[in-house]
Formats: sequence, C-alpha cells, structure tokens
Amino acid sequence: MINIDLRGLTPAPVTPFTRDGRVDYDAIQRLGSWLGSIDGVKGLVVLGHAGEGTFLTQEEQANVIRAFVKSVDNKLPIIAGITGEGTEVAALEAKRAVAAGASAGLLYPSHGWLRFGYQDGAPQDRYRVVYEESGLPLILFQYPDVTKATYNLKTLLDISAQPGVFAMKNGVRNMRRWDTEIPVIRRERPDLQILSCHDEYLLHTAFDVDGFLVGYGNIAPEPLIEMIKAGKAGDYVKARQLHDRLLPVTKSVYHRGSHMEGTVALKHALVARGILEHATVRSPLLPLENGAEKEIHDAMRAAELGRVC
Ligand SMILES: N[C@@H](CC=O)C(=O)O
Repeated sequence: MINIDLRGLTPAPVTPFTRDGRVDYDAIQRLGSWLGSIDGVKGLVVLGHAGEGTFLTQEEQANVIRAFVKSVDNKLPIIAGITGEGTEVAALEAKRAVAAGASAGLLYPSHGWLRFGYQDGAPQDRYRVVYEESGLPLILFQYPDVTKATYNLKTLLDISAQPGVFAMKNGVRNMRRWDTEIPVIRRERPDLQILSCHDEYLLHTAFDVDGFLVGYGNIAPEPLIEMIKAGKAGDYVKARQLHDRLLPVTKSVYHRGSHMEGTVALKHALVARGILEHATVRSPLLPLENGAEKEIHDAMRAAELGRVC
C-alpha cells in the first residue's frame, strides 16, 4: 500500500543556479521552504523538465534531492524525475534517488521513443523493472498525443495496474483522448491519483482530476490551489475567474515558442516573487529574447502575484 497523497497541487520546482552556473542550494532552500509552507501543496517533483534534471550530473541530482528534502523539513514527499534512457540505467537512477531521500519517482518514457516509438509491452516492462529493482513508488507519465512516446489506453491501464504505480501525470493534450480515456481510467483504476500537467490548459482539465502536477506551481501556487478546489466543486465560474486572472502569466510563460522556454520564464517569474535573484539556466536552455523579462514581470503584477520574500 503506497501512502502518498498528491490530491492537490504538486509543483515541479526549477533548479536554481548561481550566476556562474553552479546549483544554488540557498535558493533551493528558499523555494522549497516557501512552497512547502503553503496549505494545499502536497509534494514537490524535482529534476523534471522544469528542474533541468537531465542537465545535472548524477552527484548534483542526488544533492538536489537532498536539498529539497531538507527544505521541506521532510514534511512533504520529494518525488524525483527518473529519466534514464535504458531501463537498467533508469533503475539505477531510481536507486540513487531512494538513497538521497526521494519518496517516489516520476518515470519518463525512454527518450528514443519520442522519435521512433516503442515495442508493445516495453513501457510496462520499464515501469515493472524500475519499481522491482528500486522499490521507488512511481508516477505514470503520459506524454502528448503528438509524440510517439504517448501511451494508448491499454498501456495506461496496464501500467496503472502494476505494483508500485500510484498516480498518473497526464499531459496528453488531445481533448478527444482526454474526454474518452479519463472516465475509463477512473472506472477501472479508482485508486489511481490522476493529475493534470497541462500547464497551458489547466481550466480545461481541472474538473476531471485529483490535482495538478505542474511547473506552473512554482510561481502561482495560491491561485492554482484555488482552481483545483473549484474544479473539484464543479464551480466553473470560480475556475474561470482564476483562469482569466492568470491568463497574462500563462501567455508569457507557456505560450512561448517551445514548452522548454517555459523553464526560463518560470525563473524570471520567481524573481518577480522574490524567491530567485536571477534567471540563470543551463544549456541547452538559453536566455529569453530582449523584452521577455519585462513582459513576465508585468504579467505577474497583473495577476497579483507579488513578492513573498
Ligand atoms: N507540463 C509539461 C512538462 C512537464 O514535464 C508536460 O505536459 O509534460
């Protein structure tokens, strides 16, 4: 029995860097302790896309997990992105995450699948082996329908029935699939926690989920927690108000050329909140174009997301 409750907001924190590119552990402490202090935040997923997890060395990955565990005083589950390409490599990564104090893992698809697709049964095997070898409880990660790494309904049902899998982060971004598959998954896997990661479509998915697992949770945890509550209550008017309030931020962070740029934008927005001092990222991320920083700060002001420290 896995005892991790993510029914609420689970932000995926960025990894702050110093200006010369080292991991900034003081900033992790500020970010983690702030997020961890907010009622309705249920856990943190570190080393994900927003966390630039694949840009870190193995030693840095372990240290980042440890630093976030410390930042929340061990009171919230710290969940590690597990991204290794090969299944055995991912299992070793999961074992290192356990040793560093992670309570669970968000298991990414093997990267090559994005381009080439996968053999039938390979995703099920990946989840089985990583769990059996590491003992790390796992979140199933559904990639967008436009990628070849997306899982069909049968694969989702198979994986979510396997030991160790307790939640699904769904970012399918195909509303036909969302509308038809979520009810089936709910019916067939009633204990599975279903979390939306549609940063740019949160209003549209809020009514069907147990919570959000999003990079967006770094910068706007308070209204997102309200939106999750409104979704659960079936209160469209309230959810729509929150969506409209956040729209300038959504546009300036997530309507960019690439979802990857969202990570750079998140760091600018965290400067606006007083948590970070600058938006340094690691290659292959690059600084945003001239004017983007001001646009993001203006949007944060318009959405009444001010400094917290
Ligand atoms: N929110 C994005 C990026 C997260 O990893 C997604 O949909 O997967």
